[in-house]
Amino acid sequence: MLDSIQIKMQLEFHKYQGTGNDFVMVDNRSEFFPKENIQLIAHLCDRRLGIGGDGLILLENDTIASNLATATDFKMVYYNSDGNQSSMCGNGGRCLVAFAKKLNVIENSTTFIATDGLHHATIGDDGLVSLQMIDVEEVKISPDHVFLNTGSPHHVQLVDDLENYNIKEKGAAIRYGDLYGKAGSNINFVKQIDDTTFSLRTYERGVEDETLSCGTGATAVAIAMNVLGKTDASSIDLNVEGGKLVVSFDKKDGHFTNVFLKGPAEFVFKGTIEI
Ligand SMILES: N[C@@H](CCC[C@H](N)C(=O)O)C(=O)O
Repeated sequence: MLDSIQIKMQLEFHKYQGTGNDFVMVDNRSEFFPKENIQLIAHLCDRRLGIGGDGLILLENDTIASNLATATDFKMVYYNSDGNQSSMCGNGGRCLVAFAKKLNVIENSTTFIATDGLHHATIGDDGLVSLQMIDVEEVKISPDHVFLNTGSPHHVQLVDDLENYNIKEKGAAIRYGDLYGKAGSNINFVKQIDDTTFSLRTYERGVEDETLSCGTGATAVAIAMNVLGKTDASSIDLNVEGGKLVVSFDKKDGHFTNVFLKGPAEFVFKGTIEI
């Protein structure tokens, strides 16, 4: 007698990357994807056994907005490479906008919903995707670091020798240390280059390693450096391991609004995998 019969299916995916932060994208408008299967999502993100990615993103219909007056084009559902659903991913959001254009869901301008609320985004003639991030009202300053939430939680710390810094070891020690409890945080290490430019390297929660770029992290670094008085620019260049990002904002009474994260979001390949 058969205990169970496993029915396999072909999953069509697209792979995207934004400054080296890479994602498996799935068009889930027909809601076929088994979202509760954490092991499957982790497997798809595995670089040896699966497709490989820092995360997996589902593009879905925004069923709530379609019943209300709010006009959105789609919904973003983000999972880290450990298979768990998580908070906002800035680079992933930018890549999802490029994916939505490829699917003909949008043209060059969109409003979509993610876990932290509505996001507006545009695709420029140069192909760069500019994504509006949440407003930031609270920035906690400590003697050796800054903490803020830009859609995901971020610890920001200036270090002397960024190039040789052991990001995985030092990042994990802070992420799992006493500061952030069970929820943890993403950890960014930063070096100032000039008045308007900073380099950063990020240890990402849920990937549990350094990634080549983190969009909410770059956003957090730009705002943190302004708050610390390291720059008075409202458009800041960020060098990440996988390329360059620009973060701009308006600042009034210590509140940051009209926060935009801009950079490349590129299609890598597509395929099918049996699941
Ligand atoms: N890579 C992302 C951040 C993804 C979420 C993060 N790992 C978390 O769980 O907090 C980005 O580009 O913002």
